[in-house]
Amino acid sequence: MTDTDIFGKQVPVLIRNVSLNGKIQEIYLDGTGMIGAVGEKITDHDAEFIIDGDGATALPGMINMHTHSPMGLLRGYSDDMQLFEWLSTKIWPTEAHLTEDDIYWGAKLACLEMIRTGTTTFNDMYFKMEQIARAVDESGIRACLSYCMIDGGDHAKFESEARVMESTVKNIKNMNNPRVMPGVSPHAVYTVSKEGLTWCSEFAKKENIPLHVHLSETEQEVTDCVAAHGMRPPAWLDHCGVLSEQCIAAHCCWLDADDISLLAKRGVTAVHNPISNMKLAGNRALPYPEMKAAGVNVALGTDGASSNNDLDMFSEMKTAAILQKFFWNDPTVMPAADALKIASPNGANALGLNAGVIAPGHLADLVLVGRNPLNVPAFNTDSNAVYATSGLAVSTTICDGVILMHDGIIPGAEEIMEKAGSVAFDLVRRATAP
Ligand SMILES: C[C@H]1O[C@@H](n2cnc3c(N)ncnc32)[C@H](O)[C@@H]1O
Ligand SMILES: [Zn+2]
Repeated sequence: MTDTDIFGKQVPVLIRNVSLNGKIQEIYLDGTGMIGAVGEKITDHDAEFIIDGDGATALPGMINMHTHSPMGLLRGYSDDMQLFEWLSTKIWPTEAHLTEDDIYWGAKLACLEMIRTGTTTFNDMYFKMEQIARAVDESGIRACLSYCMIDGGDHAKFESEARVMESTVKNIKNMNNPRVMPGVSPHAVYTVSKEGLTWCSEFAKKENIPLHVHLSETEQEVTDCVAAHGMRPPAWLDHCGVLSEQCIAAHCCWLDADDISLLAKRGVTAVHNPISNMKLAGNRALPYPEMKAAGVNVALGTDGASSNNDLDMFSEMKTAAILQKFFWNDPTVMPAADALKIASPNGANALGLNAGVIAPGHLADLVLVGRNPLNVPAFNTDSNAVYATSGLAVSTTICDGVILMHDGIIPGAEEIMEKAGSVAFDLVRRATAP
């Protein structure tokens, strides 16, 4: 039975008897949201709680670098379609009916799912971000939240979208919660005008915050961009000033050698979304071997839960590693250590967070994978974490030094599932009413 006092507080905690980097160690959280010490025996501490890990594996919390958190409301609503048809006939018409309450409960469900499956930070692109910010604030996890601009080439729409972008960033900054960070997001080259892309890049620079965009997800996107602008999508984004170290580009499937060198030169972070790409059959995998060789920072994301259909970064790591091997016909591509790197520290780098590493002086964002049949034997805990673990094997999730889940228990989980399930049915009923 878990002591309910353990949840929701930033107090000193000692975690004993966990496997970290292949050794049984102790981890001390200093009560200010940071890791205070790591070692075989920590004696100098003021712990208010002591957690016995019972041999659990400790890992940095997963960082989901591309998602649309409220889309869990549409999990299983529409599957097995072509990307553009899926967006234009199913997803966008339903999203047009989303209320603030829907977005809030969708984001609450996503935060719950992420805490349950070991994610402590996510990079989100959606609408009505203040509602998502409220859910993130209450849930205790960390997020970078970007309003998604879609202007469809219409100047008046661009103007109104730019005003929403400005107020969203202002409102999120005004929350003064270091766990809730604002970003800027033009949806993609096929949905945002040149003026929209240029404005977003200038605004992100002025505010000094990340810019989150979809890039080269399908072959159609590339051929249409070349037909419209005489340039492939990365060159077109660069022409509009979008590519920089602040830029986080999701998908990056259809890239050629010039595209890769351009992304490397500009310091862009590319996000691999293997499950969504395979489910929507984009027919290309992010060119990880070439991108790694070129020095591109590659991170990992699930995409929304209506094209995945979950937010489990452990299954995403496994899929990334096995897709890369299969697609490039080379089992040495993306070893387990690389999968762990793209799933946490590389995302932390892109967001400018001192996270992704369990060491003193880093943010206390970490998870424990409890002892279970999948981590026996422990020849190689990295290998087990990537190739033999599901997010549901995570037993404890800690973000900012606060325990959000312990022994699989998350206070308030039942109410969130109940409410999110009912708003989802109500949304689809409204959206499909004659
Ligand atoms: C933020 C916006 O992005 C849309 N969206 C969700 N999944 C994808 C995808 N794979 N590619 C492009 N857009 C997507 C959402 O449905 C929302 O409209
Ligand atoms: Zn996406």
